[in-house]
Amino acid sequence: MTEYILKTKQLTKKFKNNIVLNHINLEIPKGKIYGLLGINGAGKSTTMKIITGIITSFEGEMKFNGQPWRRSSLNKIGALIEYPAAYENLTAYDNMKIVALEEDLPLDGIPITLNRLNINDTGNKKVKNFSLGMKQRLGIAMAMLKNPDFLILDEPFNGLDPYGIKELKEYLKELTENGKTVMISSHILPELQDIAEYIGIINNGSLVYQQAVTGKEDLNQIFFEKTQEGS
Ligand SMILES: Nc1ncnc2c1ncn2[C@@H]1O[C@H](COP(=O)(O)OP(=O)(O)OP(=O)(O)O)[C@@H](O)[C@H]1O
Repeated sequence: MTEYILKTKQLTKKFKNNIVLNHINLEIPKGKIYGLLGINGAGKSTTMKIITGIITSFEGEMKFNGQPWRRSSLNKIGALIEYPAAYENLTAYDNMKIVALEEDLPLDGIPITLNRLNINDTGNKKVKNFSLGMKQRLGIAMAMLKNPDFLILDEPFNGLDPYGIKELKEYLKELTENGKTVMISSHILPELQDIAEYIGIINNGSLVYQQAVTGKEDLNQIFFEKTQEGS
């Protein structure tokens, strides 16, 4: 039987009278990479902000690991939403140290995590002098420091060169091989096609598709069909 790390039931979000998420039932299986696809403005970031407790007012239910979602669920959820929230005037290490102190984590995890994300050699360089790709990798390192069970990444390939994309994909696959679950959003299908084991497509705030990827389906065609219907 499939176990789910996260399930939402009728998740709905309105900003004033604008319905941005419309009765969404997400089902994210444990130990897999789940790709959330949708065109700009479809509702991907809003969904992720609700799961990560950034947006607290919404309708519907959310279960994490089979239990109602609570703030304490965030101890097991790491996230990088929109922009990496690193201090620009500090080094990678010092940014990681702030996360470690805030979350009461041992400091010896810092070099290991920086090393794993390939940003261990930035020394005294301040984040303001990092490339976008380096900032992105630091943001993921900050999210991974607490060794979460569930990693949520909003558009994680932004700013990465082809080597960075390949490395990140390998890293995410390795995480799931070690039992972690990863949710990634993107508006670019090819970014997800070769790594996502499940795909959810969100269109105009509705979840219009949610399936395991078998490799036989034409995801490109499905994406266009599902995002044109009713848009
Ligand atoms: N704080 C807010 N107040 C009002 N409307 C908002 C707010 N945040 C998001 N929206 C609206 O909600 C809709 C969904 O936005 P969201 O950022 O979730 O989309 P997205 O799929 O992540 O898009 P993108 O790929 O461009 O990041 C958009 O119409 C957006 O304008």
